[in-house]
Order: sequence, then structure tokens, then C-alpha cells
Amino acid sequence: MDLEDKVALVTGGAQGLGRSFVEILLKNGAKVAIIDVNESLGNELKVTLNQEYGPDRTEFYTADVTSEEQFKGVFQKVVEKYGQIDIVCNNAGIINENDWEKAIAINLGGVVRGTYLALDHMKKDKGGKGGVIVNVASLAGLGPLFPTPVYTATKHGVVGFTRAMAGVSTLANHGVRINILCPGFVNTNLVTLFSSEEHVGRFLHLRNLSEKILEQYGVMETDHVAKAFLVLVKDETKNGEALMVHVDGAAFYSFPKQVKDFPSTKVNL
Ligand SMILES: NC(=O)C1=CN([C@@H]2O[C@H](COP(=O)(O)OP(=O)(O)OC[C@H]3O[C@@H](n4cnc5c(N)ncnc54)[C@H](O)[C@@H]3O)[C@@H](O)[C@H]2O)C=CC1
Ligand SMILES: CCCCC/C=C\C=C\C(=O)C/C=C\C/C=C\CCCC(=O)O
Repeated sequence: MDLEDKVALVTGGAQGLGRSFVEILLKNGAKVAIIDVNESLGNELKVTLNQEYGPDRTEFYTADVTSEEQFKGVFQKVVEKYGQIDIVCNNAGIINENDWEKAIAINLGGVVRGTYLALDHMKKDKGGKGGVIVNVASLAGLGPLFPTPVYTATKHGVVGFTRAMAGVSTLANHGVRINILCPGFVNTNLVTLFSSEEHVGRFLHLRNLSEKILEQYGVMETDHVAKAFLVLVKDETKNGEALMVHVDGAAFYSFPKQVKDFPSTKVNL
């Protein structure tokens, strides 16, 4: 996909990974709508990016991805302003093992809602022009991150939901590719503020283990992950794929074609 004059929407784009996704889209010629609950940071970023990449290339909208009314309203405003939506990145996410219902609502509910709203606007079988959706999971969407079981569950949910929806999109001729980004640890607030009680909840006693896991995997910078994000946006051959991002590169995860092909040990009943 050539990004020149395409219109993208990035949730949780005011800082961290989302901000780097916004910037790489702008560098490649797209216009970008940023959605975030952090109004001051979002407005500040919009001004900075419009100075750097040209007036009106970036717009900021305050919205919570858990609110159908707010999120739907933003899609409508983006279409009114830019005339179309071609790329959607469902990136907003938190770690909160204390208020785990909130974590599920944002990390999984927000991705489901954002995917459905994106399809409503983009699917070719309903008059749209097609496009691409990137849902941000994590390596914790493919294997367990022990100190964060609910976060792990939400990210596994994003992987399962996205793979199923990618299949639906193909079967229904939506003309929309839907892929999953699975980064390892990245240098953002999510990692640096992790050990607070709010984030860790009942797993505070596993703090030492967390430090060991972080050391083992290493921590990446956001611009490294943004390069992998761009692959999922641009590569027209990829649909329903999960791209893992490690400190030393990226690789597509190989899912067995069907569950019956998973490696298994037989049990006699
Ligand atoms: N930092 C890391 O090590 C990794 C992060 N991820 C995922 O990447 C995504 C982005 O995370 P980071 O940039 O690290 O976090 P971050 O905390 O730096 O940025 C997240 C942004 O999302 C916004 N946000 C939170 N709740 C929201 C809501 N309900 N509606 C709209 N916006 C909301 C925040 O205001 C913030 O600007 C998350 O889904 C996270 O799970 C995945 C793998 C590793
Ligand atoms: C140990 C917790 C430290 C800080 C957690 C903060 C942010 C984490 C964000 C993530 O999305 C997790 C990123 C990578 C997970 C790494 C490994 C999980 C998979 C384990 C496996 O190899 O099976």
C-alpha cells in the first residue's frame, strides 16, 4: 500500500508506541487522526506534528475507546475532515491487574470496537474503499507474561479476535486486511511505571521476577517497533498475520493451520 494521501487513525497515539506509529505514517505521506484520553498531550502533539509535517496533516480527538458514542463520533469527524479512512491502528492499552475489568474493556473491548467501526467505514462490499487494520497485541498475546495474567489474557484475546476477523474479511470480500503487532518490551510509560501497585495489583510480590524477565528479553525503542508496524500496513500479502518484534529484528509467528495440527501428546480415554 502506498501511503501518499492515505488517511490513518491511531488510538492511544498521544505518546509511547502510538506516537511513533503516527510519526512513521506521516513520514510516509499519510494524514493522521490521533485518538487519546490524554487531551493536553494530544493537543500539544498535534501542534508539534503540524509544524514538522505540514499544516492540517494531523488532527487530535479526545475519546475513550471504551465509549461507543465517543469512538463512533470520532470516526464520523475524521471522515468529515479528511473524506475517507484507509488505515486504523487499534493501539490504546493499559496494564492494570488491580482494576482488571478496566484493562479488559480497553485492551480487548477497545480493539473489538475499533475493528468493527473501521470495517463499517472501509469494507468494499458496503461501498467502502478497503484498507488495513493493525491491532496491537504483544508477545504476551502469544505466551504468558506471569506477573500480568489479565493483561496476558487481553492480548491473547486480541490475537484470537483478529485472526478470526481476518478470515471473515476474506470470506466476505471486505477488501480489508487485519493484522496483529506483537512487540516485546518497549521503552514507554507502560514499562517505566510498571511496578506501581495500580499496575501490578495482587502480584506486587513478583517484582523481582519482572526485573529478571525484562533483563532476559531486553527493552526496545519505539521507532524500532514502528518499522515493523509499517510492514503490516504496507505489505498487501499479509492478512491475519502476527508480527513479533524483538530487540534484534522481527518475525512472523507460525500458527499451525488448524488446532488439530498443534503438537500434542495423545491421551487414551
Ligand atoms: N510498552 C511495551 O513494552 C509494550 C506495549 N504494548 C502495547 O502497545 C500499546 C501502547 O502501549 P505503550 O505505548 O507502551 O503505552 P503508553 O502508556 O505509553 O501509551 C498508551 C496511550 O494510550 C492512551 N489510552 C489509555 N487508555 C485509553 C482509552 N481508554 N482510550 C483512548 N486512549 C487511551 C494513553 O492515554 C496513552 O497515551 C498497548 O496496547 C500496549 O499493551 C505491547 C507490547 C509491549
Ligand atoms: C515482567 C513485566 C515487566 C514490565 C511489564 C510492562 C510492560 C509490558 C508490556 C508487554 O506487552 C509485554 C511485552 C513482552 C512480553 C514478553 C514475554 C511474554 C512471552 C513469554 C514467552 O516467551 O512465552
